[in-house]
Amino acid sequence: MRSAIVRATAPQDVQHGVQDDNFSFMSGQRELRARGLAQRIETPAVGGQDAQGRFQQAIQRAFEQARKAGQAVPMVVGAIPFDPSEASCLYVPEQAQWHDLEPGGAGTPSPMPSLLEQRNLPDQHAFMRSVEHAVANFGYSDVRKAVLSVQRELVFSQAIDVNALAHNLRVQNPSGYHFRVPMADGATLLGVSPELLVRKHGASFVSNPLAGSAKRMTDADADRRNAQWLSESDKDHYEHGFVTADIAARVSELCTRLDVPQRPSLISTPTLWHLSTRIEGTLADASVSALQLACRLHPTPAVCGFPTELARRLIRFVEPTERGLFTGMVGWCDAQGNGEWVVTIRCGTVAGPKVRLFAGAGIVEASQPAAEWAEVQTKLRTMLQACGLHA
Ligand SMILES: C=C(O[C@H]1C=CC=C(C(=O)O)[C@@H]1O)C(=O)O
Repeated sequence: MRSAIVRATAPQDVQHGVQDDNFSFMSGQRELRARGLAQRIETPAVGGQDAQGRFQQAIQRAFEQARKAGQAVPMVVGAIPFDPSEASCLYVPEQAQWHDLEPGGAGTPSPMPSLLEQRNLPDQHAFMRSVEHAVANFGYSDVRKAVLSVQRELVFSQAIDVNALAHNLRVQNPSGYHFRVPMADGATLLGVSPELLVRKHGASFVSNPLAGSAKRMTDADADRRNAQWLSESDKDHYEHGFVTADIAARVSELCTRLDVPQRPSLISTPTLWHLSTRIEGTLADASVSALQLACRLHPTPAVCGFPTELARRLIRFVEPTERGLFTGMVGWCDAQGNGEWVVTIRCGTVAGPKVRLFAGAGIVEASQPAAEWAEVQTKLRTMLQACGLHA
Protein backbone atom coordinates (compact mmCIF):
# COMPACT_ATOMS: atom_id res chain seq x y z
CA MET A 1 0.00 0.00 0.00
CA ARG A 2 1.45 3.37 -1.05
CA SER A 3 0.63 6.34 1.11
CA ALA A 4 1.10 10.09 1.05
CA ILE A 5 0.82 12.40 4.02
CA VAL A 6 -1.15 15.37 2.81
CA ARG A 7 -1.17 17.27 6.08
CA ALA A 8 0.22 16.37 9.44
CA THR A 9 1.50 18.01 12.56
CA ALA A 10 3.86 15.17 13.44
CA PRO A 11 4.40 12.82 10.48
CA GLN A 12 6.73 10.59 12.47
CA ASP A 13 3.74 9.56 14.62
CA VAL A 14 1.69 8.23 11.72
CA GLN A 15 0.84 4.57 12.22
CA HIS A 16 0.21 2.35 9.26
CA GLY A 17 -2.15 -0.11 10.98
CA VAL A 18 -5.79 1.02 11.24
CA GLN A 19 -6.57 1.70 14.87
CA ASP A 20 -9.87 1.48 16.64
CA ASP A 21 -10.19 5.20 17.24
CA ASN A 22 -9.32 6.12 13.65
CA PHE A 23 -11.61 7.74 11.15
CA SER A 24 -11.48 6.04 7.78
CA PHE A 25 -13.18 6.92 4.50
CA MET A 26 -12.65 5.07 1.22
CA SER A 27 -13.46 6.52 -2.14
CA GLY A 28 -12.43 4.88 -5.41
CA GLN A 29 -8.92 3.52 -4.97
CA ARG A 30 -8.05 5.79 -2.03
CA GLU A 31 -8.54 5.72 1.70
CA LEU A 32 -8.42 8.74 4.00
CA ARG A 33 -7.26 7.82 7.48
CA ALA A 34 -7.38 10.38 10.24
CA ARG A 35 -6.18 10.08 13.80
CA GLY A 36 -5.83 12.25 16.87
CA LEU A 37 -8.51 14.63 18.05
CA ALA A 38 -7.40 18.26 17.58
CA GLN A 39 -10.89 19.80 17.82
CA ARG A 40 -14.26 18.13 18.37
CA ILE A 41 -17.25 19.86 16.71
CA GLU A 42 -20.66 19.01 18.13
CA THR A 43 -22.42 22.16 16.93
CA PRO A 44 -25.59 21.04 15.08
CA ALA A 45 -25.30 21.36 11.30
CA VAL A 46 -28.68 23.02 10.90
CA GLY A 47 -28.22 26.09 8.68
CA GLY A 48 -24.87 24.64 7.59
CA GLN A 49 -25.25 25.95 4.03
CA ASP A 50 -24.68 29.47 5.35
CA ALA A 51 -21.00 30.47 5.58
CA GLN A 52 -21.81 32.99 8.32
CA GLY A 53 -24.07 30.63 10.31
CA ARG A 54 -23.24 29.14 13.70
CA PHE A 55 -22.17 25.77 12.31
CA GLN A 56 -19.76 26.98 9.62
CA GLN A 57 -18.34 29.53 12.04
CA ALA A 58 -17.60 26.70 14.50
CA ILE A 59 -15.79 24.84 11.69
CA GLN A 60 -13.78 27.96 10.81
CA ARG A 61 -12.77 28.44 14.46
CA ALA A 62 -11.62 24.82 14.64
CA PHE A 63 -9.59 25.27 11.44
CA GLU A 64 -8.02 28.42 12.90
CA GLN A 65 -6.93 26.53 16.02
CA ALA A 66 -5.49 23.73 13.87
CA ARG A 67 -3.56 26.27 11.77
CA LYS A 68 -2.13 27.77 14.97
CA ALA A 69 -1.04 24.25 15.93
CA GLY A 70 0.88 24.01 12.66
CA GLN A 71 -1.51 22.38 10.17
CA ALA A 72 -1.23 24.06 6.77
CA VAL A 73 -4.59 22.87 5.39
CA PRO A 74 -6.69 21.36 8.18
CA MET A 75 -9.71 19.19 7.46
CA VAL A 76 -12.90 18.25 9.23
CA VAL A 77 -14.03 14.62 9.19
CA GLY A 78 -16.92 12.65 10.67
CA ALA A 79 -20.68 12.38 10.47
CA ILE A 80 -23.79 14.54 10.69
CA PRO A 81 -27.08 13.02 11.90
CA PHE A 82 -30.28 12.58 9.89
CA ASP A 83 -31.75 15.39 11.99
CA PRO A 84 -29.23 18.22 11.60
CA SER A 85 -30.57 19.93 14.73
CA GLU A 86 -28.93 17.10 16.74
CA ALA A 87 -25.26 17.22 17.79
CA SER A 88 -22.75 16.73 14.98
CA CYS A 89 -20.11 14.01 15.25
CA LEU A 90 -17.25 15.85 13.60
CA TYR A 91 -13.66 16.56 14.42
CA VAL A 92 -10.54 18.16 13.08
CA PRO A 93 -7.93 15.39 13.33
CA GLU A 94 -4.31 15.94 14.28
CA GLN A 95 -3.23 13.92 11.28
CA ALA A 96 -4.87 12.86 8.06
CA GLN A 97 -3.32 10.74 5.40
CA TRP A 98 -4.46 9.44 2.00
CA HIS A 99 -3.45 5.89 1.07
CA ASP A 100 -3.76 4.14 -2.26
CA LEU A 101 -5.81 0.98 -1.82
CA GLU A 102 -4.73 -2.31 -3.28
CA PRO A 103 -7.14 -3.17 -6.10
CA GLY A 104 -9.04 -6.46 -6.00
CA GLY A 105 -10.47 -6.71 -2.50
CA ALA A 106 -8.99 -7.75 0.77
CA GLY A 107 -8.74 -11.55 1.10
CA THR A 108 -10.98 -13.90 3.04
CA PRO A 109 -13.54 -12.97 5.73
CA SER A 110 -12.54 -13.02 9.40
CA PRO A 111 -14.64 -15.11 11.80
CA MET A 112 -17.10 -13.28 14.06
CA PRO A 113 -18.26 -14.27 17.55
CA SER A 114 -21.51 -16.23 17.78
CA LEU A 115 -24.83 -14.42 17.82
CA LEU A 116 -26.76 -14.63 21.11
CA GLU A 117 -29.86 -12.54 20.36
CA GLN A 118 -31.38 -10.35 17.72
CA ARG A 119 -34.55 -8.33 17.24
CA ASN A 120 -36.09 -6.01 14.67
CA LEU A 121 -37.28 -2.54 15.67
CA PRO A 122 -40.06 -2.27 14.65
CA ASP A 123 -41.03 -5.88 13.96
CA GLN A 124 -42.43 -6.91 10.58
CA HIS A 125 -46.06 -6.36 11.55
CA ALA A 126 -45.47 -2.86 12.96
CA PHE A 127 -43.29 -1.83 10.00
CA MET A 128 -45.94 -2.94 7.52
CA ARG A 129 -48.56 -1.00 9.48
CA SER A 130 -46.32 2.10 9.27
CA VAL A 131 -46.13 1.68 5.50
CA GLU A 132 -49.93 1.44 5.35
CA HIS A 133 -50.18 4.50 7.57
CA ALA A 134 -47.82 6.49 5.30
CA VAL A 135 -49.68 5.42 2.14
CA ALA A 136 -53.01 6.41 3.71
CA ASN A 137 -51.48 9.72 4.75
CA PHE A 138 -50.54 10.53 1.13
CA GLY A 139 -54.29 10.55 0.37
CA TYR A 140 -55.12 13.41 2.72
CA SER A 141 -51.85 15.38 2.95
CA ASP A 142 -49.30 16.93 0.58
CA VAL A 143 -46.68 14.27 1.42
CA ARG A 144 -45.77 12.29 -1.69
CA LYS A 145 -42.89 10.18 -0.42
CA ALA A 146 -41.56 9.20 3.01
CA VAL A 147 -38.55 6.99 3.74
CA LEU A 148 -39.27 4.58 6.59
CA SER A 149 -36.58 2.62 8.36
CA VAL A 150 -35.91 -0.35 10.59
CA GLN A 151 -33.16 -1.23 13.01
CA ARG A 152 -31.80 -4.69 13.87
CA GLU A 153 -30.26 -5.11 17.32
CA LEU A 154 -27.71 -7.89 17.60
CA VAL A 155 -25.93 -9.18 20.69
CA PHE A 156 -22.82 -11.35 20.21
CA SER A 157 -21.05 -13.64 22.64
CA GLN A 158 -17.97 -11.36 22.69
CA ALA A 159 -17.02 -7.79 21.79
CA ILE A 160 -16.92 -7.30 18.03
CA ASP A 161 -13.47 -6.62 16.61
CA VAL A 162 -14.15 -3.48 14.57
CA ASN A 163 -11.05 -4.04 12.41
CA ALA A 164 -12.32 -7.52 11.51
CA LEU A 165 -15.80 -6.23 10.72
CA ALA A 166 -14.37 -3.46 8.50
CA HIS A 167 -12.22 -6.08 6.77
CA ASN A 168 -15.25 -8.32 6.14
CA LEU A 169 -17.22 -5.44 4.68
CA ARG A 170 -14.40 -4.74 2.25
CA VAL A 171 -14.05 -8.39 1.27
CA GLN A 172 -17.73 -8.45 0.33
CA ASN A 173 -17.88 -4.94 -1.16
CA PRO A 174 -14.54 -4.14 -2.79
CA SER A 175 -16.01 -0.87 -4.10
CA GLY A 176 -18.40 1.54 -2.41
CA TYR A 177 -17.70 4.26 0.10
CA HIS A 178 -16.45 2.44 3.18
CA PHE A 179 -16.52 4.53 6.33
CA ARG A 180 -15.68 4.20 9.96
CA VAL A 181 -16.31 6.97 12.48
CA PRO A 182 -15.46 6.98 16.20
CA MET A 183 -18.55 8.27 18.03
CA ALA A 184 -18.57 10.49 21.13
CA ASP A 185 -20.03 7.69 23.32
CA GLY A 186 -17.19 5.31 22.44
CA ALA A 187 -19.19 3.30 19.85
CA THR A 188 -18.07 3.07 16.21
CA LEU A 189 -20.20 3.86 13.17
CA LEU A 190 -19.24 1.60 10.29
CA GLY A 191 -20.63 0.88 6.84
CA VAL A 192 -20.31 0.93 3.07
CA SER A 193 -22.50 3.47 1.33
CA PRO A 194 -23.26 3.27 -2.38
CA GLU A 195 -24.62 6.85 -2.44
CA LEU A 196 -22.60 10.02 -3.03
CA LEU A 197 -24.30 13.08 -1.57
CA VAL A 198 -21.71 15.46 -2.99
CA ARG A 199 -18.06 15.59 -4.01
CA LYS A 200 -16.58 19.02 -4.69
CA HIS A 201 -13.23 20.07 -6.07
CA GLY A 202 -12.60 23.70 -7.03
CA ALA A 203 -15.79 24.96 -8.65
CA SER A 204 -16.96 21.53 -9.85
CA PHE A 205 -19.20 19.15 -7.98
CA VAL A 206 -20.98 15.88 -8.51
CA SER A 207 -23.88 14.30 -6.64
CA ASN A 208 -25.06 10.76 -7.33
CA PRO A 209 -28.39 10.08 -5.64
CA LEU A 210 -29.93 6.60 -5.56
CA ALA A 211 -33.57 5.68 -5.04
CA GLY A 212 -35.50 2.68 -6.31
CA SER A 213 -34.15 -0.77 -5.51
CA ALA A 214 -34.32 -4.43 -6.52
CA LYS A 215 -32.64 -7.46 -4.99
CA ARG A 216 -29.54 -9.03 -6.58
CA MET A 217 -29.99 -12.75 -7.29
CA THR A 218 -27.38 -15.51 -7.35
CA ASP A 219 -28.88 -16.95 -10.53
CA ALA A 220 -27.67 -14.78 -13.45
CA ASP A 221 -30.97 -14.89 -15.40
CA ALA A 222 -33.04 -14.04 -12.34
CA ASP A 223 -30.59 -11.22 -11.55
CA ARG A 224 -30.95 -9.77 -15.07
CA ARG A 225 -34.75 -10.04 -14.81
CA ASN A 226 -34.71 -8.06 -11.54
CA ALA A 227 -32.53 -5.38 -13.12
CA GLN A 228 -34.86 -5.20 -16.11
CA TRP A 229 -37.90 -5.06 -13.85
CA LEU A 230 -36.36 -2.13 -11.90
CA SER A 231 -35.43 -0.22 -15.03
CA GLU A 232 -39.10 -0.41 -16.12
CA SER A 233 -40.78 0.08 -12.72
CA ASP A 234 -43.00 3.19 -12.77
CA LYS A 235 -43.21 3.10 -8.98
CA ASP A 236 -39.40 3.23 -8.63
CA HIS A 237 -38.96 5.94 -11.28
CA TYR A 238 -41.60 8.00 -9.49
CA GLU A 239 -39.77 7.47 -6.17
CA HIS A 240 -36.44 8.39 -7.80
CA GLY A 241 -37.76 11.50 -9.55
CA PHE A 242 -38.37 13.32 -6.26
CA VAL A 243 -34.69 13.00 -5.39
CA THR A 244 -33.16 14.34 -8.61
CA ALA A 245 -35.72 17.16 -8.88
CA ASP A 246 -35.12 18.22 -5.27
CA ILE A 247 -31.32 18.19 -5.61
CA ALA A 248 -31.49 20.18 -8.86
CA ALA A 249 -33.85 22.71 -7.26
CA ARG A 250 -31.58 23.17 -4.25
CA VAL A 251 -28.37 23.83 -6.18
CA SER A 252 -29.50 25.40 -9.46
CA GLU A 253 -29.28 29.01 -8.22
CA LEU A 254 -25.62 28.44 -7.25
CA CYS A 255 -24.56 27.04 -10.63
CA THR A 256 -23.31 28.38 -13.93
CA ARG A 257 -23.76 24.84 -15.31
CA LEU A 258 -25.93 21.97 -14.08
CA ASP A 259 -26.30 18.63 -15.88
CA VAL A 260 -29.16 16.45 -14.71
CA PRO A 261 -29.72 13.38 -16.93
CA GLN A 262 -33.35 12.94 -18.02
CA ARG A 263 -33.53 9.32 -16.93
CA PRO A 264 -31.71 7.38 -14.21
CA SER A 265 -29.38 4.52 -15.03
CA LEU A 266 -28.88 1.24 -13.15
CA ILE A 267 -26.07 0.59 -10.71
CA SER A 268 -25.47 -2.42 -8.50
CA THR A 269 -23.97 -3.33 -5.16
CA PRO A 270 -23.37 -7.00 -4.28
CA THR A 271 -26.88 -7.14 -2.76
CA LEU A 272 -29.00 -4.58 -4.65
CA TRP A 273 -29.75 -2.91 -7.96
CA HIS A 274 -30.53 0.81 -7.75
CA LEU A 275 -31.78 3.58 -9.98
CA SER A 276 -28.97 6.16 -10.06
CA THR A 277 -28.55 9.69 -11.46
CA ARG A 278 -25.17 11.37 -11.74
CA ILE A 279 -25.69 15.13 -11.41
CA GLU A 280 -22.76 17.41 -12.26
CA GLY A 281 -22.43 21.14 -11.84
CA THR A 282 -20.13 24.15 -11.79
CA LEU A 283 -20.50 26.68 -9.01
CA ALA A 284 -20.55 30.41 -9.75
CA ASP A 285 -18.75 30.91 -6.43
CA ALA A 286 -16.02 28.29 -5.96
CA SER A 287 -15.60 29.31 -2.31
CA VAL A 288 -18.82 27.50 -1.32
CA SER A 289 -17.39 24.47 0.49
CA ALA A 290 -18.24 20.79 0.02
CA LEU A 291 -19.69 20.81 3.54
CA GLN A 292 -21.89 23.83 2.80
CA LEU A 293 -23.16 22.11 -0.35
CA ALA A 294 -23.80 18.87 1.53
CA CYS A 295 -25.76 20.75 4.21
CA ARG A 296 -27.82 22.44 1.51
CA LEU A 297 -28.78 19.05 0.03
CA HIS A 298 -29.29 17.08 3.24
CA PRO A 299 -31.65 15.35 3.84
CA THR A 300 -32.55 14.51 0.25
CA PRO A 301 -35.80 12.70 -0.56
CA ALA A 302 -33.67 9.51 -0.86
CA VAL A 303 -33.54 9.36 2.94
CA CYS A 304 -36.36 11.63 4.11
CA GLY A 305 -39.08 12.10 1.51
CA PHE A 306 -40.94 14.86 -0.25
CA PRO A 307 -41.74 17.58 0.60
CA THR A 308 -38.89 17.45 3.10
CA GLU A 309 -40.44 19.09 6.15
CA LEU A 310 -43.77 17.27 5.94
CA ALA A 311 -42.03 13.95 5.29
CA ARG A 312 -39.79 14.54 8.30
CA ARG A 313 -42.86 15.08 10.49
CA LEU A 314 -44.50 11.91 9.20
CA ILE A 315 -41.31 9.92 9.88
CA ARG A 316 -41.12 11.30 13.41
CA PHE A 317 -44.70 10.24 13.94
CA VAL A 318 -44.47 6.67 12.62
CA GLU A 319 -40.87 5.59 13.36
CA PRO A 320 -40.52 4.15 16.87
CA THR A 321 -36.74 4.67 17.10
CA GLU A 322 -34.30 7.55 16.76
CA ARG A 323 -32.16 7.37 13.63
CA GLY A 324 -29.14 9.19 15.07
CA LEU A 325 -26.38 9.15 12.45
CA PHE A 326 -28.20 6.72 10.12
CA THR A 327 -29.38 8.49 6.92
CA GLY A 328 -27.19 11.45 7.80
CA MET A 329 -23.94 12.10 5.97
CA VAL A 330 -20.36 11.03 6.49
CA GLY A 331 -17.16 12.33 4.92
CA TRP A 332 -14.57 15.07 4.96
CA CYS A 333 -14.00 18.68 3.93
CA ASP A 334 -10.72 20.55 3.94
CA ALA A 335 -10.06 24.21 4.70
CA GLN A 336 -9.90 24.95 0.96
CA GLY A 337 -13.52 23.77 0.65
CA ASN A 338 -12.79 20.55 -1.21
CA GLY A 339 -14.43 17.40 0.14
CA GLU A 340 -16.72 14.46 -0.20
CA TRP A 341 -19.86 13.46 1.72
CA VAL A 342 -21.80 10.25 1.30
CA VAL A 343 -25.20 9.22 2.61
CA THR A 344 -24.91 7.20 5.83
CA ILE A 345 -26.66 3.99 4.76
CA ARG A 346 -25.78 0.25 4.70
CA CYS A 347 -24.26 0.75 8.11
CA GLY A 348 -24.39 -0.01 11.79
CA THR A 349 -22.98 1.00 15.15
CA VAL A 350 -20.75 -1.28 17.19
CA ALA A 351 -20.36 -1.03 20.97
CA GLY A 352 -18.60 -4.03 22.51
CA PRO A 353 -20.75 -7.12 21.80
CA LYS A 354 -23.73 -5.00 20.67
CA VAL A 355 -24.35 -4.11 17.06
CA ARG A 356 -27.23 -2.01 15.71
CA LEU A 357 -27.93 -2.14 11.99
CA PHE A 358 -30.09 0.23 9.97
CA ALA A 359 -32.00 0.17 6.68
CA GLY A 360 -34.75 2.22 5.06
CA ALA A 361 -36.99 2.25 2.00
CA GLY A 362 -38.77 5.00 0.11
CA ILE A 363 -42.55 4.71 0.47
CA VAL A 364 -44.83 6.13 -2.22
CA GLU A 365 -48.51 5.68 -3.02
CA ALA A 366 -47.89 2.45 -4.97
CA SER A 367 -45.83 0.84 -2.19
CA GLN A 368 -46.77 -2.66 -0.99
CA PRO A 369 -46.03 -3.18 2.73
CA ALA A 370 -44.67 -6.73 2.28
CA ALA A 371 -42.39 -5.68 -0.61
CA GLU A 372 -41.02 -2.74 1.43
CA TRP A 373 -40.32 -5.08 4.35
CA ALA A 374 -38.48 -7.43 1.99
CA GLU A 375 -36.47 -4.47 0.65
CA VAL A 376 -35.26 -3.30 4.07
CA GLN A 377 -34.34 -6.88 4.97
CA THR A 378 -32.28 -7.13 1.78
CA LYS A 379 -30.58 -3.83 2.61
CA LEU A 380 -29.65 -5.18 6.06
CA ARG A 381 -27.81 -8.06 4.39
CA THR A 382 -24.75 -5.94 3.58
CA MET A 383 -23.92 -5.56 7.25
CA LEU A 384 -25.38 -8.90 8.39
CA GLN A 385 -23.05 -10.78 6.05
CA ALA A 386 -20.06 -8.81 7.33
CA CYS A 387 -21.13 -9.91 10.84
CA GLY A 388 -20.91 -13.52 9.61
CA LEU A 389 -24.69 -13.93 9.44
CA HIS A 390 -26.28 -15.21 6.27
CA ALA A 391 -29.72 -13.69 6.11
C1 LIG B 1 -32.44 4.42 2.93
C2 LIG B 1 -31.75 3.52 2.25
O1 LIG B 1 -31.59 3.54 0.89
C3 LIG B 1 -31.91 4.66 0.10
C4 LIG B 1 -30.91 4.65 -0.99
C5 LIG B 1 -31.08 3.88 -2.10
C6 LIG B 1 -32.34 3.32 -2.38
C7 LIG B 1 -33.41 3.60 -1.58
C8 LIG B 1 -34.74 3.03 -1.91
O2 LIG B 1 -34.89 2.37 -2.94
O3 LIG B 1 -35.67 3.22 -1.12
C9 LIG B 1 -33.32 4.53 -0.44
O4 LIG B 1 -33.79 5.76 -0.89
C10 LIG B 1 -31.04 2.40 2.91
O5 LIG B 1 -30.32 1.67 2.24
O6 LIG B 1 -31.19 2.24 4.14
